[in-house]
Amino acid sequence: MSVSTKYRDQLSELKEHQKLTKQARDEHAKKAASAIKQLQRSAQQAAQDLPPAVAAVSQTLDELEQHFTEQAQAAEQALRQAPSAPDVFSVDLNRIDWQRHDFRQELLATAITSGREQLYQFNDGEQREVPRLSQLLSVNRSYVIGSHDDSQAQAAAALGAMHERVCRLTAMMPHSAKFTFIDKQGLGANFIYQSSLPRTRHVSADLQKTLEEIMADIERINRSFTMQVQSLLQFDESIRRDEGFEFIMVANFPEGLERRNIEALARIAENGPRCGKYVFLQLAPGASYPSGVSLKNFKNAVRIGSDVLDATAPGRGYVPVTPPVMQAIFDGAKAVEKQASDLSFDQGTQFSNDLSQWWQDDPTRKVSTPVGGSGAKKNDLQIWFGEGQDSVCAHGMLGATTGAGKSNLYHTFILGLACRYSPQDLQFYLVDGKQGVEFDAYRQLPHARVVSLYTSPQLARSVLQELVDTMERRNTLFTEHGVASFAEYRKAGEPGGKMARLIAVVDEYQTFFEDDRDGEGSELMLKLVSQSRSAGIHLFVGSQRFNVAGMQKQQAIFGNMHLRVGMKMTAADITALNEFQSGGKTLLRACKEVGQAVINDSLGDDSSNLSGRIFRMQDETRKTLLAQLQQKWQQTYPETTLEAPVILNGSEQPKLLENPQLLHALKSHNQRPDAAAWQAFAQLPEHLGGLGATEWYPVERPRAFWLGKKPTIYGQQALIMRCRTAENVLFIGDNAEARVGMLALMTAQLAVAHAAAQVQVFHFDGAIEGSPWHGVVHAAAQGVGLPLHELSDEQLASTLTELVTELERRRGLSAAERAEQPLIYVVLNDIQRCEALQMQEGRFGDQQPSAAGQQLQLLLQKGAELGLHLLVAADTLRGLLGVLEKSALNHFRHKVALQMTDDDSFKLLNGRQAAKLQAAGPKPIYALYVEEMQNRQEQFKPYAFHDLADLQATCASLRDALTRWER
Ligand SMILES: Nc1ncnc2c1ncn2[C@@H]1O[C@H](COP(=O)(O)OP(=O)(O)OP(=O)(O)O)[C@@H](O)[C@H]1O
Repeated sequence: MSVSTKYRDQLSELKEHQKLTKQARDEHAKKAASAIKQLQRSAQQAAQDLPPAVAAVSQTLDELEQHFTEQAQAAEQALRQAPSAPDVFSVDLNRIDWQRHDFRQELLATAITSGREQLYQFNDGEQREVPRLSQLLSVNRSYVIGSHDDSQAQAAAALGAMHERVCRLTAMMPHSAKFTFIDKQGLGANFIYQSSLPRTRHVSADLQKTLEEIMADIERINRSFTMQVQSLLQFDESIRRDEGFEFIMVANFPEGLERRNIEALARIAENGPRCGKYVFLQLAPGASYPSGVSLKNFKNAVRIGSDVLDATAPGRGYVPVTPPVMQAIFDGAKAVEKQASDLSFDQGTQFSNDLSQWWQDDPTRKVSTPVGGSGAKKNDLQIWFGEGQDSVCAHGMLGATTGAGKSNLYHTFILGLACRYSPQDLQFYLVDGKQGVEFDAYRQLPHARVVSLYTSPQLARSVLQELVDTMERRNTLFTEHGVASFAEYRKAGEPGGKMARLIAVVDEYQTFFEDDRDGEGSELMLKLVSQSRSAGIHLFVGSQRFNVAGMQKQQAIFGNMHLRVGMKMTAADITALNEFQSGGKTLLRACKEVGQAVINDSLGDDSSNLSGRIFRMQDETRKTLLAQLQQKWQQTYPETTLEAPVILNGSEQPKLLENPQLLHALKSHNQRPDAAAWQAFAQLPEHLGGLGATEWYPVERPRAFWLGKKPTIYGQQALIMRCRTAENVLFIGDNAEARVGMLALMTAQLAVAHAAAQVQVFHFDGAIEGSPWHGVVHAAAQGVGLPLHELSDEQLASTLTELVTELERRRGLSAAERAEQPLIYVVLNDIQRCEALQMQEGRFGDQQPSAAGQQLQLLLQKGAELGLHLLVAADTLRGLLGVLEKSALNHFRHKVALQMTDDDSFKLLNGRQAAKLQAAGPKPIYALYVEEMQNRQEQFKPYAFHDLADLQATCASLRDALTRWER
């Protein structure tokens, strides 16, 4: 029972008691008087025979008198002890200490103090005054204060009563009372306090526009009613608060109003109360109406009459609120935070604490989860993908301005589904935009296949490409098994292996179309959205607005995005959008608070709009759910280790030990793979952890080295070396971290490619001693236990001569014998600093290679076919050309270029591509892999050297992994 009702009941009980006591006393007194008369008559007749009887009667009378007096005193006593009204009901708001009032409490104004009444006059003359309560929110009424016949003074009192009502409503409902002040004649002077109030509606200069907005709100609220819920008061509390009760206060009615304004106000007065909108008119004295309208238009109006307005009469009227008190009330209401009105996640997933109920839903036809509640129900806002009874929902999009609650919606959606479907039935690709790390937490989600953070445009497009590839692989599988779709494949018992529905959630999806002159992103998206539903693949993309810059073929793409979710957006964006019809747009305009959303699963058609509030996903809840999901996985599939998702991070350099291809090669072989095993690994597609290399002929003794990460989901930057002409590698560019990092890790990977006995490694380190780059290659080789012949500058020349001799020897061998020879690698770090190789002045003043330089060029030219390869690093082209002739560049089949000058890039690659690598900033470091013979150029993120400890740790792990092969 509300405080107001309880209080009212108490008062009426007391009044009733008082009335009964008085009645009983009067009645008894009357009876006694007539009894006395009769007795007297009888007594006279009976002369003096009966004096004892008279005495007895008079004693009884005394007793009765005493009894009634006691009763009356008890009643008075009780009245004096009757409770005084709660703050917001008290007649005089000025008497309340508003500093101490608890504004967090909401008291719905179903009853409100509308004046005062005298209840009782005590014997000692004291008068007890109590508030007069009248109904407000629960009745279909509008209110008229004052009269057109009033004097100016009375009109002022009426306005004062209106202000008092504003104060009282604010104090009663600080969170859900909203005001619209209309003061055409006074130009706002009658409501100077309106900016101090927490919630007011802006009144446009064109009043009609504002009134139409209110009517549109009424229409919208009416639409959210159901058979069970037919007034705002019956709404779920959290949603009702969002909506709020609106009081439209009109001063000096109808001065300054046009006929259409009055008609609109009358419609609001009549239809508003059910939807929480109430009209109060303060009547201007002696006003005249535009023709055709009058106060009679307000059919449900009740008058707040002259007795209430007579503020001064004791025992009657309202008490005007003084300006400081008004300010105190408004300040108090403004200061309290909007009370938590969230719908929590477990209102939609009631079983969220009972793990045994998780993963029970069947994804065959569709996947769906509640994400929030409309007014009438707590969990009827759903997001689903797949095929319904007579509709489909293939893909979805979300438009929301920053801070509207977009991330929260993603979390609610992802975890809602993750609780309902097992990771074997549903999996996610989670892609954050360029600046985003929202999905970072989902590294631990058993359902996550790919988590991509700080995603670059190129990487984002490659996610689309991967989804298209997956779709095509699925379609091929369906054909093999004679089924047409994901649903049929599942119904057939998944004959070709388990298959989950895939949902790609992409935040800031405009990334697909950035730097995309060829329109590849749009093509891929169109292909995916128009074909992937039957393969059980769905896309859910979000951005600040639905249509984003750079997108082509928008109409065709959006024609497949059945699901549209709109949250708070700018008015201009709402007006411009075509993804919702007019009803949907009206609902969107009402999404003014975080978490409010409109969901439509029929391409925006107005018949399918649902609006409400999204469940709030607290960080704590999210963490708990993720931990529980892991636990559930372990319980359900104790034998299967959880396959870690592919993590892509656009802002970091990749790590060798996170390379799934290398890990796959290491883990899937118990001993060093032979030529056939390497070939099988090489031919395995990248998405299955293989190299995806088509050309791999054992006769060429091919081997793979990884240099970094390609900007695709599964792609790793691999370099395949073979015993073929010019199979040498040049690392060139200014960035020493990347240059030496790749060179060192490539050296370390020699231990993966070859058993120690089958390889010889020579190393010259030109990096300045004492610099961080000196000794890095050495440390890497040592770390993996690879023997290294360290060469000083002086030793280099003689070693090169020996190697030339070795080549001569090998040339004399049969092909079969050659294949048995160990492979030789000569690793030259910072070659530009090698004294022995510096160009010398020729006879005609021209630059000629030194004797050692000539040997080197010979090895570059002839070595690779015979199993001798050079891995060379130089900081600039100019430095390199100080030790080698330009023509020698042709002997590097593999070039890895880092950021360099325009000039160097042109000379090396005939284009500016290597000069633009770091155009967007120094981090992350990019490199360009150039494969001359196949004319391939690929940009990638190279492994980089951070510090020695990090490198040693990497090499130690690699060595550990390799010991399994050597046993
Ligand atoms: N449905 C909701 N109910 C209550 N509070 C919410 C709801 N959704 C979000 N919030 C709160 O609003 C704030 C912003 O939410 P969120 O981060 O989801 O917004 P966003 O639109 O993703 O913002 P941005 O674009 O800046 O990342 C958070 O503090 C969040 O807790």
